[in-house]
Amino acid sequence: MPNKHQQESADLSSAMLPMVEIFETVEGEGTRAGFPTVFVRLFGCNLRCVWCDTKYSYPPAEAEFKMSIRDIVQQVEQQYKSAYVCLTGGEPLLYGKRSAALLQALCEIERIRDVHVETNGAIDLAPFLAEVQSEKARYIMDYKLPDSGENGTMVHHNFELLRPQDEVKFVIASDRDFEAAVETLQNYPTAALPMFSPVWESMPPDRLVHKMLESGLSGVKLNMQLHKIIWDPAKRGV
Ligand SMILES: Nc1nc2[nH]cc(C(=O)O)c2c(=O)[nH]1
Ligand code: SF4
Ligand SMILES: [Mg+2]
Repeated sequence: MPNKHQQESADLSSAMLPMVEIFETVEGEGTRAGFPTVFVRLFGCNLRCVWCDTKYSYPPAEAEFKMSIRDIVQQVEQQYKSAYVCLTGGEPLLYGKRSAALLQALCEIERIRDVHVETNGAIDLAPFLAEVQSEKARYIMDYKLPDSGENGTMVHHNFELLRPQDEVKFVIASDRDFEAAVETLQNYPTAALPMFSPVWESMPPDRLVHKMLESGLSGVKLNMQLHKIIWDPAKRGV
């Protein structure tokens, strides 16, 4: 007998999701940077960050195509070899039970070791942590700082829900952002690994490293976007 969660996921397997792209490359960010990874990029986002690098993933751009959960899983399973999946967007958790069912189904692929979700900090993670029953599912939560223009949308109770296998990413554009990131970590303790990423145009990486060392942030990891070093930063599908 399938359990309740498997039954629910099975029921949603023909549900459709708006898509941007599915591709395979190396993960450019976070603790799994460098591992061959299949990227599943859903269309749609509830935020509009000033420095967003995936503006093609929400209106006025349109979804490139629609796909059922079953077909997404089949493509990841049959067309690629990577053991890692990055579920991204846009905001991949925008679709509630459909997003949870997709995450659960990707985790159930035998070859897959890890499915990490790039979520934007404006989605309550509690229902996903409750519904998705797999050790393979991990959350990489962005915390949007003031220069993103979206700081007011952050769901702060996510910090206490995140686990040691999860990550919190702060994209830092300015000294003001840096100070806000340090303050946020002090105010909202979390078991997740904190990571600081520089916005290339306004926070040169060496300046960010200097500030991290100066502030004694020994538990924070510098997070550089490998794919923007390897390929043209504007290139898609890498
Ligand atoms: N190589 C590569 N690594 C990534 N990590 C997170 C990405 C994203 O767009 O969410 C991304 C991406 O677009 N490409
Ligand atoms: S949350 Fe991500 S996809 Fe959405 S606007 Fe911000 S950077 Fe872009
Ligand atoms: Mg990207």
